[in-house]
Amino acid sequence: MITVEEHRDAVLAAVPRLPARDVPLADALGCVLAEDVIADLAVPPFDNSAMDGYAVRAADVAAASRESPVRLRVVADLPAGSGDRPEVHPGTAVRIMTGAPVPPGADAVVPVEQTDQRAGPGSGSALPEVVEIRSPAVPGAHVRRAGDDVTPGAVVVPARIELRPRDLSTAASTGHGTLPVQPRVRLGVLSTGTELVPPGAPLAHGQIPDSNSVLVAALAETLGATAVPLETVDDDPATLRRRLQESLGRVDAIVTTGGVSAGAYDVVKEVLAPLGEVAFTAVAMQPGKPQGFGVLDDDGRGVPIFCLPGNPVSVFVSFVVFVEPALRVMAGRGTTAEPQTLQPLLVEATVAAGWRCPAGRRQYMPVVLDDRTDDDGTLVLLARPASAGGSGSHLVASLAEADGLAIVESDVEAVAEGDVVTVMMVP
Ligand SMILES: Nc1nc2c(c(=O)[nH]1)N[C@H]1C(S)=C(S)[C@@H](COP(=O)(O)OP(=O)(O)OC[C@H]3O[C@@H](n4cnc5c(N)ncnc54)[C@H](O)[C@@H]3O)O[C@H]1N2
Ligand code: MOO
Repeated sequence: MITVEEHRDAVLAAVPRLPARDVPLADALGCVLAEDVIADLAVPPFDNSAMDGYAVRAADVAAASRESPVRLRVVADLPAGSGDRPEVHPGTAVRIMTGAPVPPGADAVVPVEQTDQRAGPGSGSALPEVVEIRSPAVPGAHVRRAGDDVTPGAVVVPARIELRPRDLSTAASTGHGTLPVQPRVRLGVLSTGTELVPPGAPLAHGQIPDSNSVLVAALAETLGATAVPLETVDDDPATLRRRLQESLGRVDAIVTTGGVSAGAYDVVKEVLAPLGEVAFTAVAMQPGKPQGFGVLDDDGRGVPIFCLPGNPVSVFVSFVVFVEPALRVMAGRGTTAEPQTLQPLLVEATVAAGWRCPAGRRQYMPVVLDDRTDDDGTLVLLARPASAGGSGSHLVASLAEADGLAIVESDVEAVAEGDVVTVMMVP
């Protein structure tokens, strides 16, 4: 048997970072940005009005008040989006809407509420011949200047961050329709097993619902990858071989579940072991002992394949321990050169109800975390097994209860109430 670290290191050394490419903004959310975003446009791109009202020459209305309003001739109407440039001469005004370009000659905007005109659509929509200005304006009043926020050439989003909704808005407003990113990893999801039927379908004797496909696809999506369902295959080598060949071109990595241990029908091992690209190993962990990993060749492109054991809790543990960091590397989110970028969140917890541990294998025990406040005010995190059945790798239904996986080293035979354990927080 090899250790978890040995297997994980071998996996991480073999998985490639996907090449960066340009994607539309709508597809870039959550992706790692490959290069700085540089503003092509100023924000705002032109001087424009901050208010619905009248563009004026400030000097014309410097003395305006409710008692002695200034009357200006209205020479044009400027809704937002208008490309017109009507000149505002002394004694005139242009009706203007929020966001419309300030016309030449004007240097201030008077909000409609400070005029004799009615605010709002409907009766207020007809363009008046004359507007009465009832309060003064200083130069620049209610004018948003070009470049107030950003000028062209500025770095507006730095490379390497995971793109958030507001980064995409920044990119759009500075002139970008696409961004160079590490693309989402397309993860092929393939369950094997003649006993499997789709979730919700009626079961004949000996059949079980295929929960692994749902689990792996949802984990992939949760971690920012795109799940590509490759459908469930029976324990038939020819079908599996064909399915893998058909699928290789449309995925960046593959997770299979089942068929990797010592059974007479362990189809994944039967098909992939002889090719030599995928190694099948026993890893000193529970659950998740039998593991297959390799890199398949797709016309010179390496497609990592993770062959996880079929037991559902084994799938979950194997995914978070091996597949998740590999996906992080492939998507540019982490690198082995900066190990902290691949570390899960670990917390310490006090055991509230003990359990037994397998000899010679590191245990990953699904646990529920509760908290207790001691008399002195200290907050204590408490861990107890998520399933009354303990750590069996078939105890899939209680996984929903778990907050984390308690990690117990291979030389520990039992964990007792009051012991302190490290818990890996899980998605
Ligand atoms: N003689 C030995 N038998 C087993 C060994 C061993 O070392 N020697 N290892 C055991 C361990 S540990 C594990 S883990 C499993 C792994 O087995 P496989 O990867 O070959 O998986 P299967 O036999 O196909 O399935 C195991 C189990 O999981 C259920 N399963 C499979 N796929 C799904 C799915 N998509 N959704 C829900 N449940 C699934 C399947 O019905 C089995 O009950 O081997 C042990 N045996
Ligand atoms: O290693 Mo298996 O995953 O114990 O059940």
